[in-house]
Amino acid sequence: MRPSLLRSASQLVRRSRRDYSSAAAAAGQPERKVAILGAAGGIGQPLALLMKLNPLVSSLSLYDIAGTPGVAADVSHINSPALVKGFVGEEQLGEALEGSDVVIIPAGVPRKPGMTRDDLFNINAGIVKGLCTAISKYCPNALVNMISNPVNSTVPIAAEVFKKAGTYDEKKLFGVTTLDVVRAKTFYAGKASVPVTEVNVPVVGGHAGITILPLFSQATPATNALSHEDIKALTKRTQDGGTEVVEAKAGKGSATLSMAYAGAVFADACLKGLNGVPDVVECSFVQSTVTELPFFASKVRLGKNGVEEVHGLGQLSEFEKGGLENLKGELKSSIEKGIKFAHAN
Ligand SMILES: NC(=O)C1=CN([C@@H]2O[C@H](COP(=O)(O)OP(=O)(O)OC[C@H]3O[C@@H](n4cnc5c(N)ncnc54)[C@H](O)[C@@H]3O)[C@@H](O)[C@H]2O)C=CC1
Ligand SMILES: O=C([O-])CC(=O)C(=O)O
Repeated sequence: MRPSLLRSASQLVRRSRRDYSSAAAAAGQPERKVAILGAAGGIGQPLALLMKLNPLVSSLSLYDIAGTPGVAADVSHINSPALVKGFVGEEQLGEALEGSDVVIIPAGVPRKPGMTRDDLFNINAGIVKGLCTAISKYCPNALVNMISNPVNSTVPIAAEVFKKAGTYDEKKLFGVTTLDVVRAKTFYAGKASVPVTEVNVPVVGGHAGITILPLFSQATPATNALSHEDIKALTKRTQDGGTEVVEAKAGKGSATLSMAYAGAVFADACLKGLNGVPDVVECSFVQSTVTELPFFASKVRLGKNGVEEVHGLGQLSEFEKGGLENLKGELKSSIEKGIKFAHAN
Protein backbone atom coordinates (compact mmCIF):
# COMPACT_ATOMS: atom_id res chain seq x y z
CA MET A 1 0.00 0.00 0.00
CA ARG A 2 1.28 3.53 -0.77
CA PRO A 3 2.53 5.35 2.40
CA SER A 4 0.01 8.17 1.87
CA LEU A 5 -2.84 5.65 1.69
CA LEU A 6 -1.52 3.89 4.79
CA ARG A 7 -1.38 7.23 6.61
CA SER A 8 -4.93 8.14 5.69
CA ALA A 9 -6.19 4.65 6.59
CA SER A 10 -4.62 4.86 10.03
CA GLN A 11 -5.97 8.41 10.50
CA LEU A 12 -9.39 7.07 9.63
CA VAL A 13 -9.07 4.27 12.16
CA ARG A 14 -7.87 6.73 14.82
CA ARG A 15 -10.73 9.10 14.04
CA SER A 16 -13.37 6.39 14.13
CA ARG A 17 -11.87 5.04 17.41
CA ARG A 18 -12.32 8.53 18.86
CA ASP A 19 -15.88 8.58 17.50
CA TYR A 20 -16.94 5.37 19.16
CA SER A 21 -14.98 6.15 22.34
CA SER A 22 -16.85 9.40 22.69
CA ALA A 23 -20.15 7.70 21.81
CA ALA A 24 -19.67 5.14 24.59
CA ALA A 25 -18.41 7.80 26.99
CA ALA A 26 -21.26 10.16 26.13
CA ALA A 27 -23.73 7.41 26.90
CA GLY A 28 -21.96 6.91 30.25
CA GLN A 29 -21.10 3.30 29.51
CA PRO A 30 -17.80 1.47 29.23
CA GLU A 31 -16.31 0.52 25.89
CA ARG A 32 -16.96 -3.12 25.08
CA LYS A 33 -15.33 -5.30 22.46
CA VAL A 34 -17.27 -8.30 21.14
CA ALA A 35 -15.64 -10.92 18.90
CA ILE A 36 -17.59 -13.38 16.76
CA LEU A 37 -15.66 -16.51 15.68
CA GLY A 38 -17.32 -18.07 12.63
CA ALA A 39 -18.66 -14.66 11.63
CA ALA A 40 -19.05 -15.42 7.92
CA GLY A 41 -21.38 -18.37 8.51
CA GLY A 42 -25.13 -18.82 8.54
CA ILE A 43 -25.40 -17.70 12.16
CA GLY A 44 -22.32 -15.48 12.16
CA GLN A 45 -23.57 -13.02 9.53
CA PRO A 46 -26.98 -12.13 11.00
CA LEU A 47 -25.40 -12.20 14.48
CA ALA A 48 -22.78 -9.69 13.28
CA LEU A 49 -25.63 -7.50 12.03
CA LEU A 50 -27.49 -7.67 15.35
CA MET A 51 -24.36 -6.99 17.41
CA LYS A 52 -23.54 -4.01 15.16
CA LEU A 53 -26.97 -2.63 16.11
CA ASN A 54 -26.35 -3.15 19.85
CA PRO A 55 -25.53 0.22 21.46
CA LEU A 56 -23.47 -1.50 24.19
CA VAL A 57 -20.91 -2.68 21.62
CA SER A 58 -18.13 -0.23 20.80
CA SER A 59 -15.90 -2.61 18.85
CA LEU A 60 -17.02 -5.62 16.82
CA SER A 61 -14.41 -8.11 15.69
CA LEU A 62 -15.48 -10.55 12.97
CA TYR A 63 -13.29 -13.62 12.55
CA ASP A 64 -13.59 -16.63 10.24
CA ILE A 65 -11.30 -18.84 8.19
CA ALA A 66 -12.74 -17.22 5.02
CA GLY A 67 -15.15 -14.50 3.93
CA THR A 68 -14.90 -12.04 6.81
CA PRO A 69 -13.46 -9.07 4.86
CA GLY A 70 -16.68 -8.94 2.84
CA VAL A 71 -18.98 -9.41 5.82
CA ALA A 72 -17.07 -6.77 7.81
CA ALA A 73 -17.09 -4.25 4.94
CA ASP A 74 -20.83 -4.77 4.51
CA VAL A 75 -21.81 -4.54 8.19
CA SER A 76 -19.39 -1.63 8.82
CA HIS A 77 -21.46 0.68 6.59
CA ILE A 78 -24.33 0.65 9.07
CA ASN A 79 -24.42 3.99 10.87
CA SER A 80 -24.31 2.70 14.43
CA PRO A 81 -21.40 3.38 16.84
CA ALA A 82 -19.66 -0.04 16.87
CA LEU A 83 -16.37 -0.02 14.97
CA VAL A 84 -16.26 -3.17 12.82
CA LYS A 85 -13.12 -5.04 11.80
CA GLY A 86 -12.81 -8.26 9.83
CA PHE A 87 -10.09 -10.87 10.46
CA VAL A 88 -9.42 -13.89 8.30
CA GLY A 89 -7.19 -16.91 8.84
CA GLU A 90 -5.41 -18.20 11.90
CA GLU A 91 -2.61 -15.65 11.71
CA GLN A 92 -5.16 -12.90 12.42
CA LEU A 93 -7.00 -14.71 15.23
CA GLY A 94 -4.87 -13.17 18.01
CA GLU A 95 -5.58 -9.62 16.87
CA ALA A 96 -9.26 -10.48 16.45
CA LEU A 97 -9.46 -11.63 20.07
CA GLU A 98 -7.20 -9.18 21.88
CA GLY A 99 -9.11 -6.98 24.33
CA SER A 100 -12.42 -8.80 23.87
CA ASP A 101 -14.98 -8.62 26.67
CA VAL A 102 -17.30 -11.17 25.09
CA VAL A 103 -16.40 -13.86 22.53
CA ILE A 104 -19.27 -15.56 20.71
CA ILE A 105 -18.48 -18.87 18.97
CA PRO A 106 -20.76 -20.06 16.16
CA ALA A 107 -17.83 -21.68 14.28
CA GLY A 108 -18.34 -25.21 13.04
CA VAL A 109 -20.47 -27.41 10.84
CA PRO A 110 -24.27 -27.54 11.15
CA ARG A 111 -26.53 -30.63 10.94
CA LYS A 112 -28.14 -32.11 7.87
CA PRO A 113 -31.39 -34.13 8.01
CA GLY A 114 -30.92 -37.47 9.77
CA MET A 115 -27.99 -36.28 11.90
CA THR A 116 -27.91 -35.71 15.64
CA ARG A 117 -25.98 -32.85 17.18
CA ASP A 118 -23.51 -35.43 18.47
CA ASP A 119 -22.72 -36.38 14.85
CA LEU A 120 -21.03 -32.96 14.61
CA PHE A 121 -18.63 -33.79 17.44
CA ASN A 122 -15.78 -35.13 15.31
CA ILE A 123 -15.38 -31.90 13.33
CA ASN A 124 -16.55 -29.28 15.81
CA ALA A 125 -14.64 -30.55 18.85
CA GLY A 126 -11.33 -29.79 17.14
CA ILE A 127 -12.50 -26.37 15.92
CA VAL A 128 -13.67 -25.37 19.40
CA LYS A 129 -10.49 -26.67 21.01
CA GLY A 130 -8.33 -24.57 18.66
CA LEU A 131 -10.38 -21.42 19.18
CA CYS A 132 -10.45 -21.81 22.96
CA THR A 133 -6.68 -22.29 23.03
CA ALA A 134 -6.38 -18.91 21.31
CA ILE A 135 -8.90 -17.33 23.71
CA SER A 136 -6.86 -18.49 26.70
CA LYS A 137 -3.82 -16.80 25.14
CA TYR A 138 -5.27 -13.54 23.82
CA CYS A 139 -8.32 -12.69 25.95
CA PRO A 140 -8.36 -15.01 28.98
CA ASN A 141 -10.79 -12.76 30.86
CA ALA A 142 -13.48 -12.66 28.19
CA LEU A 143 -16.94 -14.15 28.68
CA VAL A 144 -17.23 -17.03 26.21
CA ASN A 145 -20.65 -17.69 24.61
CA MET A 146 -20.47 -21.17 23.06
CA ILE A 147 -22.97 -21.76 20.24
CA SER A 148 -21.12 -24.52 18.31
CA ASN A 149 -22.72 -27.94 18.66
CA PRO A 150 -22.88 -30.31 20.38
CA VAL A 151 -23.06 -27.68 23.16
CA ASN A 152 -23.37 -30.48 25.77
CA SER A 153 -19.80 -31.48 24.82
CA THR A 154 -18.22 -28.28 23.42
CA VAL A 155 -18.65 -26.43 26.73
CA PRO A 156 -16.82 -29.15 28.70
CA ILE A 157 -14.11 -29.15 25.99
CA ALA A 158 -13.69 -25.39 26.41
CA ALA A 159 -13.49 -25.77 30.20
CA GLU A 160 -10.74 -28.39 29.91
CA VAL A 161 -8.75 -26.30 27.41
CA PHE A 162 -8.93 -23.29 29.76
CA LYS A 163 -7.98 -25.46 32.76
CA LYS A 164 -4.95 -26.77 30.91
CA ALA A 165 -3.91 -23.20 30.08
CA GLY A 166 -4.50 -22.11 33.69
CA THR A 167 -7.13 -19.56 32.68
CA TYR A 168 -10.37 -21.35 33.55
CA ASP A 169 -12.96 -19.26 35.36
CA GLU A 170 -16.25 -21.11 35.62
CA LYS A 171 -18.08 -17.78 35.86
CA LYS A 172 -17.06 -16.90 32.32
CA LEU A 173 -18.03 -19.92 30.25
CA PHE A 174 -21.56 -20.23 28.87
CA GLY A 175 -23.28 -22.70 26.59
CA VAL A 176 -25.87 -20.70 24.66
CA THR A 177 -29.25 -22.38 25.18
CA THR A 178 -31.27 -19.20 24.61
CA LEU A 179 -32.81 -20.58 21.42
CA ASP A 180 -34.55 -23.28 23.49
CA VAL A 181 -36.05 -20.53 25.64
CA VAL A 182 -37.01 -18.48 22.57
CA ARG A 183 -38.80 -21.51 21.10
CA ALA A 184 -40.50 -22.48 24.37
CA LYS A 185 -41.83 -18.91 24.71
CA THR A 186 -43.13 -18.84 21.13
CA PHE A 187 -44.78 -22.27 21.26
CA TYR A 188 -46.33 -21.64 24.71
CA ALA A 189 -47.72 -18.24 23.67
CA GLY A 190 -49.28 -19.78 20.57
CA LYS A 191 -50.91 -22.65 22.42
CA ALA A 192 -52.02 -20.69 25.51
CA SER A 193 -53.11 -17.64 23.45
CA VAL A 194 -51.16 -15.20 25.61
CA PRO A 195 -49.09 -12.25 24.30
CA VAL A 196 -45.72 -13.70 23.28
CA THR A 197 -43.73 -10.69 24.47
CA GLU A 198 -44.99 -11.23 28.04
CA VAL A 199 -44.08 -14.92 28.20
CA ASN A 200 -41.28 -16.38 30.30
CA VAL A 201 -40.38 -20.08 30.38
CA PRO A 202 -37.22 -21.49 31.97
CA VAL A 203 -35.54 -24.27 29.96
CA VAL A 204 -33.05 -26.41 31.87
CA GLY A 205 -30.76 -29.42 31.30
CA GLY A 206 -28.72 -29.32 28.11
CA HIS A 207 -29.05 -28.53 24.41
CA ALA A 208 -29.90 -31.74 22.52
CA GLY A 209 -33.14 -33.75 22.26
CA ILE A 210 -34.42 -34.97 25.61
CA THR A 211 -31.70 -33.08 27.50
CA ILE A 212 -33.69 -29.92 26.65
CA LEU A 213 -36.24 -29.65 29.47
CA PRO A 214 -38.68 -26.73 29.30
CA LEU A 215 -40.40 -26.05 32.64
CA PHE A 216 -43.86 -25.11 31.44
CA SER A 217 -45.22 -25.52 34.99
CA GLN A 218 -43.27 -22.32 35.78
CA ALA A 219 -44.31 -20.47 32.61
CA THR A 220 -45.73 -16.98 33.01
CA PRO A 221 -48.35 -15.70 32.42
CA ALA A 222 -49.73 -18.88 34.01
CA THR A 223 -52.70 -20.51 32.35
CA ASN A 224 -54.96 -23.42 33.14
CA ALA A 225 -56.03 -23.64 29.50
CA LEU A 226 -53.41 -26.31 28.73
CA SER A 227 -54.01 -30.02 29.28
CA HIS A 228 -51.30 -32.51 30.21
CA GLU A 229 -51.34 -33.65 26.56
CA ASP A 230 -50.77 -30.04 25.45
CA ILE A 231 -47.79 -29.73 27.83
CA LYS A 232 -46.34 -33.00 26.56
CA ALA A 233 -46.69 -31.83 22.95
CA LEU A 234 -45.15 -28.40 23.75
CA THR A 235 -42.23 -30.12 25.49
CA LYS A 236 -41.61 -32.41 22.53
CA ARG A 237 -41.84 -29.54 20.05
CA THR A 238 -39.29 -27.52 22.07
CA GLN A 239 -36.95 -30.53 22.27
CA ASP A 240 -37.30 -31.14 18.52
CA GLY A 241 -37.23 -27.46 17.50
CA GLY A 242 -33.76 -27.70 15.98
CA THR A 243 -34.69 -30.83 14.02
CA GLU A 244 -37.87 -29.13 12.77
CA VAL A 245 -35.69 -26.42 11.18
CA VAL A 246 -33.05 -28.87 9.90
CA GLU A 247 -35.76 -30.87 8.11
CA ALA A 248 -37.49 -27.77 6.72
CA LYS A 249 -34.15 -26.53 5.35
CA ALA A 250 -33.72 -29.96 3.74
CA GLY A 251 -29.92 -30.14 3.65
CA LYS A 252 -29.21 -26.39 3.64
CA GLY A 253 -28.22 -26.24 7.31
CA SER A 254 -29.91 -25.62 10.66
CA ALA A 255 -31.38 -22.66 12.49
CA THR A 256 -29.44 -19.51 11.67
CA LEU A 257 -31.78 -16.52 11.91
CA SER A 258 -33.57 -17.51 15.12
CA MET A 259 -30.17 -18.57 16.52
CA ALA A 260 -28.62 -15.22 15.62
CA TYR A 261 -31.50 -13.53 17.45
CA ALA A 262 -31.06 -15.82 20.46
CA GLY A 263 -27.27 -15.32 20.42
CA ALA A 264 -27.73 -11.56 20.31
CA VAL A 265 -30.17 -11.68 23.25
CA PHE A 266 -27.71 -13.71 25.31
CA ALA A 267 -24.67 -11.57 24.41
CA ASP A 268 -26.66 -8.44 25.26
CA ALA A 269 -27.46 -9.95 28.68
CA CYS A 270 -23.74 -10.67 29.21
CA LEU A 271 -22.83 -7.07 28.30
CA LYS A 272 -25.52 -5.66 30.59
CA GLY A 273 -24.20 -7.83 33.42
CA LEU A 274 -20.63 -6.66 32.79
CA ASN A 275 -21.85 -3.06 32.82
CA GLY A 276 -23.46 -3.52 36.23
CA VAL A 277 -27.12 -3.64 35.23
CA PRO A 278 -28.88 -5.43 38.12
CA ASP A 279 -31.06 -8.55 37.93
CA VAL A 280 -30.04 -9.79 34.49
CA VAL A 281 -31.20 -13.41 34.39
CA GLU A 282 -31.01 -15.83 31.44
CA CYS A 283 -30.89 -19.61 31.12
CA SER A 284 -27.47 -20.98 30.18
CA PHE A 285 -25.48 -24.24 30.24
CA VAL A 286 -22.81 -23.56 32.86
CA GLN A 287 -20.68 -25.28 35.48
CA SER A 288 -23.26 -26.17 38.08
CA THR A 289 -24.04 -27.88 41.38
CA VAL A 290 -27.80 -27.79 40.77
CA THR A 291 -27.71 -31.53 40.00
CA GLU A 292 -24.96 -34.13 40.34
CA LEU A 293 -23.80 -33.29 36.79
CA PRO A 294 -20.83 -30.92 36.46
CA PHE A 295 -22.55 -28.79 33.79
CA PHE A 296 -26.25 -28.03 33.61
CA ALA A 297 -28.48 -25.35 32.10
CA SER A 298 -30.64 -23.35 34.46
CA LYS A 299 -31.42 -19.72 35.16
CA VAL A 300 -28.25 -17.75 35.78
CA ARG A 301 -27.85 -14.22 37.13
CA LEU A 302 -25.25 -12.29 35.14
CA GLY A 303 -23.03 -9.60 36.59
CA LYS A 304 -19.68 -7.84 36.42
CA ASN A 305 -17.78 -11.15 36.66
CA GLY A 306 -20.06 -13.22 34.44
CA VAL A 307 -22.11 -15.75 36.41
CA GLU A 308 -23.05 -14.18 39.76
CA GLU A 309 -25.52 -16.86 40.79
CA VAL A 310 -26.73 -20.18 39.37
CA HIS A 311 -30.41 -20.53 40.24
CA GLY A 312 -31.91 -23.83 41.33
CA LEU A 313 -34.69 -25.54 39.42
CA GLY A 314 -37.63 -24.44 41.60
CA GLN A 315 -40.77 -26.54 41.96
CA LEU A 316 -41.11 -29.19 39.20
CA SER A 317 -44.25 -31.02 38.07
CA GLU A 318 -44.22 -34.83 38.18
CA PHE A 319 -43.83 -34.82 34.38
CA GLU A 320 -40.80 -32.50 34.63
CA LYS A 321 -39.28 -34.60 37.44
CA GLY A 322 -39.48 -37.61 35.11
CA GLY A 323 -37.90 -35.59 32.28
CA LEU A 324 -35.08 -34.53 34.59
CA GLU A 325 -34.24 -38.12 35.56
CA ASN A 326 -34.48 -39.23 31.90
CA LEU A 327 -32.03 -36.65 30.60
CA LYS A 328 -29.22 -37.25 33.08
CA GLY A 329 -27.71 -40.33 31.40
CA GLU A 330 -27.35 -38.73 27.96
CA LEU A 331 -26.15 -35.41 29.34
CA LYS A 332 -23.56 -37.11 31.55
CA SER A 333 -22.10 -39.09 28.66
CA SER A 334 -21.97 -36.02 26.36
CA ILE A 335 -20.12 -34.08 29.07
CA GLU A 336 -17.70 -36.96 29.63
CA LYS A 337 -17.12 -37.32 25.88
CA GLY A 338 -16.04 -33.67 25.73
CA ILE A 339 -13.73 -33.97 28.72
CA LYS A 340 -12.17 -37.15 27.33
CA PHE A 341 -11.57 -35.51 23.95
CA ALA A 342 -9.86 -32.50 25.53
CA HIS A 343 -7.55 -34.73 27.54
CA ALA A 344 -6.70 -37.01 24.61
CA ASN A 345 -5.95 -34.23 22.09
N1 LIG B 1 -26.48 -23.46 20.38
C1 LIG B 1 -27.50 -23.45 19.56
O1 LIG B 1 -28.65 -23.29 19.98
C2 LIG B 1 -27.30 -23.62 18.10
C3 LIG B 1 -26.09 -24.03 17.60
N2 LIG B 1 -25.88 -24.15 16.25
C4 LIG B 1 -24.55 -24.59 15.81
O2 LIG B 1 -23.79 -23.46 15.37
C5 LIG B 1 -22.76 -23.90 14.48
C6 LIG B 1 -22.68 -23.01 13.25
O3 LIG B 1 -23.85 -23.12 12.49
P1 LIG B 1 -24.01 -22.30 11.11
O4 LIG B 1 -23.60 -20.89 11.30
O5 LIG B 1 -25.34 -22.60 10.59
O6 LIG B 1 -22.90 -23.03 10.21
P2 LIG B 1 -22.17 -22.48 8.90
O7 LIG B 1 -21.49 -23.62 8.25
O8 LIG B 1 -23.11 -21.67 8.08
O9 LIG B 1 -21.09 -21.46 9.49
C7 LIG B 1 -20.02 -21.91 10.26
C8 LIG B 1 -18.86 -20.98 10.04
O10 LIG B 1 -17.78 -21.42 10.86
C9 LIG B 1 -16.60 -21.17 10.13
N3 LIG B 1 -15.49 -21.94 10.68
C10 LIG B 1 -15.15 -23.25 10.48
N4 LIG B 1 -14.02 -23.53 11.12
C11 LIG B 1 -13.63 -22.40 11.74
C12 LIG B 1 -12.52 -22.05 12.55
N5 LIG B 1 -11.58 -22.93 12.89
N6 LIG B 1 -12.45 -20.77 12.99
C13 LIG B 1 -13.39 -19.87 12.70
N7 LIG B 1 -14.44 -20.14 11.91
C14 LIG B 1 -14.57 -21.40 11.45
C15 LIG B 1 -16.95 -21.56 8.69
O11 LIG B 1 -16.03 -20.99 7.78
C16 LIG B 1 -18.35 -20.97 8.58
O12 LIG B 1 -18.33 -19.65 8.10
C17 LIG B 1 -23.09 -25.38 14.18
O13 LIG B 1 -22.26 -26.20 14.96
C18 LIG B 1 -24.53 -25.51 14.62
O14 LIG B 1 -24.88 -26.81 14.96
C19 LIG B 1 -26.86 -23.86 15.36
C20 LIG B 1 -28.09 -23.43 15.80
C21 LIG B 1 -28.42 -23.33 17.20
O1 LIG C 1 -30.60 -28.39 15.66
C1 LIG C 1 -29.46 -28.03 15.33
O2 LIG C 1 -28.63 -28.77 14.80
C2 LIG C 1 -29.07 -26.63 15.62
C3 LIG C 1 -29.49 -26.31 16.99
O3 LIG C 1 -28.80 -26.59 17.95
C4 LIG C 1 -30.83 -25.77 17.19
O4 LIG C 1 -31.47 -25.31 16.23
O5 LIG C 1 -31.29 -25.82 18.33
